[in-house]
Amino acid sequence: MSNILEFKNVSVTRGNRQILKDISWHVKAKENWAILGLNGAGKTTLLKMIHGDLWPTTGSLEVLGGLFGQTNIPKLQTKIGWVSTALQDALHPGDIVDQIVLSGKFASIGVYQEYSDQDLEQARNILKNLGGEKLLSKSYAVLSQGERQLILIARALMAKPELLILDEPCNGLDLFAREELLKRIQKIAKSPDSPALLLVSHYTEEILPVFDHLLLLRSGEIVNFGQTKNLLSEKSLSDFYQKPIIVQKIDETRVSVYPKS
Ligand SMILES: Nc1ncnc2c1ncn2[C@@H]1O[C@H](COP(=O)(O)OP(=O)(O)OP(=O)(O)O)[C@@H](O)[C@H]1O
Repeated sequence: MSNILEFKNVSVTRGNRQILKDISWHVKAKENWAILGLNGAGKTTLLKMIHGDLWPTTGSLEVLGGLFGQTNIPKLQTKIGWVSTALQDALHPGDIVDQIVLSGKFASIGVYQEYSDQDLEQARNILKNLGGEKLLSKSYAVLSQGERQLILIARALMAKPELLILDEPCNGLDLFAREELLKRIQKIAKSPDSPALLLVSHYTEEILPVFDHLLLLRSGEIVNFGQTKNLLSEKSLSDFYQKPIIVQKIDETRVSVYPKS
């Protein structure tokens, strides 16, 4: 099987500014990656490129075996799920949860296409498997932020993606809602038919053990990548942030990090 992602010397330039610089990185099947980077590091630009919304200015990029320039981008996009709070704003608040999950099958906002009872059943089952049974039949407008994120994940899974991008999925969640959502994400990752997961976050606490690989992005450049357990150290993170960092263990695998005062 080909790699999930294959970046070879990819750069993106806007005006006279290089937003991404000489990115060479690959993601193999069965790997789940987290990406850390300060504001403006180029994470969103990287994700947009993976989703085919933006093309490399130079270099070559292969996503799910499709080489940019040769592959059909709309078809590729059907294989990629993208969960972000930005998508929440695009949804119709009055829509019923079941329909929102179902709309993932058609990658549409709202359901205008014909669908079968089986499709609807599948949408409901996905949400149930994620622990969202009590949300069925509710209006999206009444849901909490954490519940909304869960619906977006269920919606993304409806299209059976091969790659699921989680773009700051815990944004705006309280402490407990965040743990709840992380548990669901962990469950997805552990299921045998899980898509490859790509998580963007500002917080190391959100990097669950299933995110076995980590990419450190600074000012459009890769500073380091590799196994998460090797990179979440004070030395590696202080080098990355270019400031002294304290790493505090939460448990065997998760850590919190703070700037040393
Ligand atoms: N179309 C564009 N034209 C010019 N500059 C751009 C364009 N798109 C992004 N940038 C700049 O590129 C840099 C990287 O932006 P990007 O949104 O990818 O960062 P990010 O890591 O996602 O940041 P954040 O964590 O704040 O969301 C920023 O400085 C941004 O202003």
